[in-house]
Amino acid sequence: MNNNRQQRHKGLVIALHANFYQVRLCKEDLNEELNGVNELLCTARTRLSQKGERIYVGDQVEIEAIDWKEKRAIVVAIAPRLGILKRPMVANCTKLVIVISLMQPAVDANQLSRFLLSAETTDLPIDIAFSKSDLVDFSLAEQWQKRVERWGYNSFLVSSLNNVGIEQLRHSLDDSPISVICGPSGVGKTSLINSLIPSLDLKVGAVSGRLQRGRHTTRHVQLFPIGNGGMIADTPGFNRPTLPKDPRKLGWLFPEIRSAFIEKPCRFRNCLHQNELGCTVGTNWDRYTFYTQSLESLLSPH
Ligand SMILES: Nc1nc2c(ncn2[C@@H]2O[C@H](COP(=O)(O)OP(=O)(O)OP(=O)(O)O)[C@@H](O)[C@H]2O)c(=O)[nH]1
Ligand SMILES: [Zn+2]
Repeated sequence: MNNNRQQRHKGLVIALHANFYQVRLCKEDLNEELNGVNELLCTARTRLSQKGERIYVGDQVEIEAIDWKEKRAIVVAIAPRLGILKRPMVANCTKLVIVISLMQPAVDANQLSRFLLSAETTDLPIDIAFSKSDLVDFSLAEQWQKRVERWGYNSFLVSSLNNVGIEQLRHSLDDSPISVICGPSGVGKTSLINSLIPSLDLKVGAVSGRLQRGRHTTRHVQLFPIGNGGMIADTPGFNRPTLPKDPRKLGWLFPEIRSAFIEKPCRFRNCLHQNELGCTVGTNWDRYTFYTQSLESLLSPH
């Protein structure tokens, strides 16, 4: 038996496969002589499963009983979480990047806003990546950047085809241990992840033989290292916005309203910013109509 077997190691759950957890060993642990093994397929210790403790992608875990040869181990503890993203289920997420294509399909301001609202309910920092920048004039791309800046968002112009803006996007994720990419279907999320991680196919290929799982055949969440110490999640879904039930909370999901309100609060605490007396948010802002429509859908749900 390998004498490393009883040692505890720390790792990050990067994917779930039926009853197995794919765990990537922590960087410090990787410095040890581990025969080049950096990922293990783990089961959960019975006591953990009995207590009903679920393990999510993004969880920091401790593992024991490591079999380096078979690349197997047992998860014995889960570190306290910063939080859990619901759709997709990712623990300890630190940033959301919403990908929206400038063309094919063209940007739809309301669709983008629905994604932003959904993202805002998580309380995480949000950036926008305008993809397929190779398909439009720079001036149009720039207009969109300026527009969302007025909404309160930082954005990037990227093209996976021409490898434009990829390094800037990567750099923006430097301080985020776990970033989640989301956005509508077909905007180029997968292409973007491939651009961020040129070696991805190689790495994924290495595990897929063992797990009988190809990158494009799975719709489960998986975390990939993006070369700055951080991880990025490729996510399915996240298409329908989750609005708060309380209409009075809707305003907090709009940075424009937040900043107006913080500068000078409306006269009434329960102001819905619909031109009421003493409202400091006003009606003269780009997403006012979108805000009003979202509010109406909350006030009179079907
Ligand atoms: N011109 C251009 N096309 C792109 C770019 N990125 C992706 N595409 C194309 O857009 C289409 C969709 O790309 P994907 O990367 O599969 O998009 P996705 O967002 O992952 O799509 P789903 O998996 O359906 O969610 C493909 O035909 C890509 O070749 C880009 O930067 N420029
Ligand atoms: Zn108001």
